[in-house]
Amino acid sequence: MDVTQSGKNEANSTYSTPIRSRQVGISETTPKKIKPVNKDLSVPPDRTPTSALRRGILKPISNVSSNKTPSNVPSVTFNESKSQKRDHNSGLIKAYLRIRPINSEDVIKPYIQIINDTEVVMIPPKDSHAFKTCNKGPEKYMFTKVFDERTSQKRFFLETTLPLVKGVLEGTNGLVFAYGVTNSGKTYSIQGTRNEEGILPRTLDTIFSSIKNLESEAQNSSSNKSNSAKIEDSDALDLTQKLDNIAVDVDKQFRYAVWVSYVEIYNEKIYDLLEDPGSAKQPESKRKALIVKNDKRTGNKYLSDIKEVRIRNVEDGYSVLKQGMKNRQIFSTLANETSSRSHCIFMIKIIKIPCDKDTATELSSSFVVTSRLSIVDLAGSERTKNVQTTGQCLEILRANQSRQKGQKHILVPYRHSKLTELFQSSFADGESVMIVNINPVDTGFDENVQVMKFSAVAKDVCTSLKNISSHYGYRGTLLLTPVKVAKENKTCENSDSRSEENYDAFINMLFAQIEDLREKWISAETRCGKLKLEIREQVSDELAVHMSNIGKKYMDQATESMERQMEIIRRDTPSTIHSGVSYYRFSSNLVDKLQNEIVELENEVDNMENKLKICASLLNDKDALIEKLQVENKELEKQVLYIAQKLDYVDIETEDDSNLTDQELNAVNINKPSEETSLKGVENYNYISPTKQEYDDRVEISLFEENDRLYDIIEECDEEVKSNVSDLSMAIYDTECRAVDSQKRTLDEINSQKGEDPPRKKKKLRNKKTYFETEIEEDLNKVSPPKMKLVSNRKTLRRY
Ligand SMILES: Nc1ncnc2c1ncn2[C@@H]1O[C@H](COP(=O)(O)OP(=O)(O)OP(=O)(O)O)[C@@H](O)[C@H]1O
Repeated sequence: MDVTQSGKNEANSTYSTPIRSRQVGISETTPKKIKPVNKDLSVPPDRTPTSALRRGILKPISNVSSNKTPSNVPSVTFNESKSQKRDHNSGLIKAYLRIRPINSEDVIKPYIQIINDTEVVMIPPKDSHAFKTCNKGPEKYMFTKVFDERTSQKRFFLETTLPLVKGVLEGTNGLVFAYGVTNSGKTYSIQGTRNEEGILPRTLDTIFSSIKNLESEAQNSSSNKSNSAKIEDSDALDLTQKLDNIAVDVDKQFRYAVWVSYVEIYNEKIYDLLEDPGSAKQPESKRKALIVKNDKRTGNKYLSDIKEVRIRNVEDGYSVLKQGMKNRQIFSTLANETSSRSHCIFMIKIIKIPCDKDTATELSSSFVVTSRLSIVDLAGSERTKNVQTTGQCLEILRANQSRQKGQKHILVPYRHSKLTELFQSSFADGESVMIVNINPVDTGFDENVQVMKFSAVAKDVCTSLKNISSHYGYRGTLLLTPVKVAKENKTCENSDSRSEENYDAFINMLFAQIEDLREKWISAETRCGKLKLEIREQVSDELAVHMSNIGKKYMDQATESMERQMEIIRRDTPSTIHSGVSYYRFSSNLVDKLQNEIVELENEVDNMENKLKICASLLNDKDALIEKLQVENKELEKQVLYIAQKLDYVDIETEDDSNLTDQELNAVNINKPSEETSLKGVENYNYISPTKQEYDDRVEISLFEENDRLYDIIEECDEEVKSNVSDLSMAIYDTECRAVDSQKRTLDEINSQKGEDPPRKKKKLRNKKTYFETEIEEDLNKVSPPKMKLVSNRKTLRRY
């Protein structure tokens, strides 16, 4: 089956809609035929959206007929301008909507419904933002073509990308980008799965099938020698057996070389995915971003230092893809980034080298033609705002294309994002295809609405379909001879330079606006901050005043209540000391003082007791001595009496016993020797009898001597006891006086300090005083008996 060329097959399409006829640039181009090598590429009739509707997979809304635009549904379309109609060289950016199949477990009703092969209706669910805020009804969106969930990968490739592949082999730049929210099927459409290959492997397959036997023999037909990367092909898939080997007609006057490169745009930086991640693994080494440069000769953009790989078959290409994906994973892990937030761009560069008609040898000295097909898997649209910039660019492009004669050309802000900057030439002059992926039951209705609005804009943007050999702008690939380039660009030189000036002015104006807005924003932020600070200070001041008022109020109340209480205490207990605190301190001091005094007194009492003990023992000794002396005295007396009786000349006057106590009398009688005993004793004496006078004298002398001796002893003891007792009495007296004085002083002190004692305290002190007095009295009593005994002894002794 013949397949029509890019954007030019719609005239023969099975589906016709009222809007289709307005798509200038699609229907007016001459159809060309592309031959599949060995497969039938006819579209199965049961895979049309209308058939899907018939089967009830996607239901139309009640008031919408399957192939008619409902009158009450607002549609997002743009009027076709005269200039669009006239411009035979321009085409629209084709926007293909692909609806993902519904998972069997999904029970939610799809919010997108197909009307016909170019129109869908979005019905906002009740929980969506659109429904809640605007209470919007269904909205209609138009696309170049709508592919339902049953569309096969093969059919999708043939109807969307094959024309671009044909174009790139002819020398036209092409751009395919998949756009949609996360999980909508972008990667599925671009890469596909192992058994359901997507656009990319199929593109490679078509290219190699088409240039079979026409491959360039040149070892390195790219000028970018230093950056050609080598890819290991151990992981290569055997795709040739599975893929369809679709081939398109190519110019056999050329030899072809295919180079690929693979980059990602993350956070507005372009990174080479074929760069060896080994160096980036070192923590100190940073991943190097590629720089977008401007080729002054052509005005196109190119990526400086990008790595390109010459591939010779699909497997090579697939290996590069796999290698790049692997590196992307490594880089994102190293940088802790989410790989699905980056745009992945796989670029296929075709270099056409003319060859000699007769010899079929490559004419490398002649000009070569370079073209590029870029296949972009955009990050989830809800994850990056850069896609919005693409939207802006497309909108301005559309506005420019629909401008009336004499109207000013608005400059497109391509430089706003790396994505639009890089594909500036594709948007403006190349052929672009947008694949819009939609998950019809995904919860993100609002995000999907944005996708639809954006893609509806994109669809209406016309791009120039003129052949733009070497226009893509990769410096290393520009192999056109200067003469040819000059020739090619001559016609548009003047307008280009004017447009470049306008463009720069516009960019400068935009930058100035950004700067101005940033300044305004900063000043607004500063003012806001200042205001916040002022308000905060004001509030905190007010709060402080309020708090202090409250505090004062409570303090006053507390003081008042305390004073009242104090007054009550003062009134009820007038004798209480004025200040409870000082009274407490005073009492504590007093108690301490008294306790110290008690300890002192106890020590003194102990001393006295010791002294008394010594005195008592002395007195005991003295009593014993006296008793002994008395006994001896009596014995001597008896002996004297006895001797006198014996001698018979001694008239001894017996002592009158009337003054003697009974005890003393007994002692005398007991000790008086009996007559018998006395005589017996005398008989045994060898005795020289003295004269009576001698005897008397001798007795008297001995008695007196003895008496004197005893008297001396007694006197001595008496003196000693006297002195001890006197000492003791003095000590007791002193102690007593000191104790009384101390108590007196204490009481005086109490009286002087607090005026009148509280009765209880007074009583306590009085008790204490009484206790001391009693103790002293007892001590004194203990001392008294020896005193008395001493007196009696002395009396007894004096009698001698
Ligand atoms: N047309 C389809 N037919 C069958 N399966 C599909 C289709 N589209 C998507 N899928 C499946 O849906 C899942 C999500 O698709 P995919 O990974 O391509 O989404 P994505 O938009 O690329 O997501 P992300 O933005 O996260 O990369 C995958 O399992 C994929 O195989």
